[in-house]
Amino acid sequence: MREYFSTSDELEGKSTEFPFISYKEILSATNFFADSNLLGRGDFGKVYKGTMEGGYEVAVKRLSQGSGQGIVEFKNEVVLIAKLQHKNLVRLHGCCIQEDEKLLIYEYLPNKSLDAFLFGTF
Ligand SMILES: Nc1ncnc2c1ncn2[C@@H]1O[C@H](COP(=O)(O)OP(=O)(O)OP(=O)(O)O)[C@@H](O)[C@H]1O
Repeated sequence: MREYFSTSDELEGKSTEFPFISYKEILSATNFFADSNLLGRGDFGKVYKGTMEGGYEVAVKRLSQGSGQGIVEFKNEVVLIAKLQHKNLVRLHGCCIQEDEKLLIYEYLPNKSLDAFLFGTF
């Protein structure tokens, strides 16, 4: 059975739930964080492309282990992202915490730059 990470917004009285996705599912989706699946790197750490069971594609953000960010900070970040969910923003599918590993699982966006959308070069 799936567990959910629940957040609530006291101002708007809304609550949002994100599934905890198992580490095993992430390993299988990203082919054990294969270099060939690396999409890029941001402040948070490396981002990998993954294919979940059922075939949907995701972008997995893997928090750098040396970042010093702890579990409390990570959870706060998930709560903040939950509050920012909007139809025009990339969707967060869930998160995963396994010992030192902290992962955020987003919907995969095909690799087109914002310029391409803004200036119609796609
Ligand atoms: N949802 C996604 N779908 C496809 N590729 C993604 C997705 N999210 C991130 N990426 C890829 O991973 C790279 C790093 O993303 P990330 O959001 O971590 O850093 P960033 O865009 O540089 O911003 P920052 O680190 O300042 O938050 C991006 O440049 C992009 O190539």
